[in-house]
Amino acid sequence: MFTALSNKISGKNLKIVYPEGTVVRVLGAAVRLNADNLIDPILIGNAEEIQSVASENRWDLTDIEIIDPETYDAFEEMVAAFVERRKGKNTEEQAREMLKDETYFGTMLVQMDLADGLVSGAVNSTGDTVRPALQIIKTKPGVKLTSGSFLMIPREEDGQKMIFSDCAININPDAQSLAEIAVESAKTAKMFDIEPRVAMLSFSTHGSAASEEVDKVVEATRIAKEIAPELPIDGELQFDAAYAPSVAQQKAPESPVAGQATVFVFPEIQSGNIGYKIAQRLGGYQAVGPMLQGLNKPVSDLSRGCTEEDVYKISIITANQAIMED
Ligand SMILES: CC(C)(COP(=O)(O)OP(=O)(O)OC[C@H]1O[C@@H](n2cnc3c(N)ncnc32)[C@H](O)[C@@H]1OP(=O)(O)O)[C@@H](O)C(=O)NCCC(=O)NCCS
Ligand SMILES: CC(=O)OP(=O)(O)O
Repeated sequence: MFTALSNKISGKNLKIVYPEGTVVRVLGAAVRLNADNLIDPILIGNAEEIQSVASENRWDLTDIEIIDPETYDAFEEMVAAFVERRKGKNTEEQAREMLKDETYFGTMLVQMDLADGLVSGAVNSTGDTVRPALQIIKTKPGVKLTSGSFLMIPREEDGQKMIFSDCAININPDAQSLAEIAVESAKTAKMFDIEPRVAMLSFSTHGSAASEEVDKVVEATRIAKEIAPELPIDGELQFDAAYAPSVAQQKAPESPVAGQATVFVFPEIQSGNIGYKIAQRLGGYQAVGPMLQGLNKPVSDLSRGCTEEDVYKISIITANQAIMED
């Protein structure tokens, strides 16, 4: 999978911004991606500090661009573009202050087409990583909200890869938002050649329990079917009914999705975030993400628990998003 994605971006000199230029895991991944001719990294931060981390690790940064917001020649142009984009929500003075922050600065490089995408979140929280993208890059036409999905890769080479959503952004989405998350997650699955079969998760399967929480998932399933009638989608389903064919046979025998789901949509962020971390830490799945869905330009978050390999992989995905047609 990653060989195919790497081939698509190889030699294309796509520029990915790393606002966390001094973080060893990030710098290591950027150096490898550059050496592998996959990405032209732009590291944000103080050049001496970045260089010092590189030297400690014996990494050569000769071919890698470093930009320090404090000494950036076109800073005032960026301030003007930011104020224009924020349409009265931030003053020039506020913009000057905000753009000293590496994430705001890096996000503006993407917005101004000076870079193709951004990867951050190895030390910054998700809120601080995604807020600039939500404010500046914003959602694509026809998409109301951004959500965060994970590509879940099993240990076995030929095991089924899956998408888990929303594990990162929307704290308690209503039925309409949940339906949109489901439809966007199905699009994300296709990027990895995963045939989307979408399970709308709950603690109930097809009416086995009654509550407001279940009603929300049932309504979201109805709306998602309306938005994307061609998409195999079913809910409400418990995780075992969605995942295990034997349980599906018992709990939802007529379902086109149960027992063979590939896209798992959690009812709210608590279950989504906890769920992906359990699969990662207990189940041994590699969790790549969160990839932000529905944005005008690609920005990817990371978990603060990420490895260098996670940064490497999400960077390849982010660069692919930059050249993907809608
Ligand atoms: C994403 C998050 C940070 C946004 O919260 P916030 O900064 O308080 O957001 P605000 O409501 O002030 O909105 C800021 C901007 O983002 C936009 N926005 C907020 N949520 C959005 C969403 N889901 N999709 C698209 N845009 C969104 C708002 O419209 C607003 O735009 P504007 O400034 O142009 O008007 C917040 O929802 C959050 O903390 N989510 C959970 C993150 C997390 O901790 N995840 C767990 C670890 S992965
Ligand atoms: C995605 C996620 O959970 O991020 P973090 O672990 O940094 O909170």
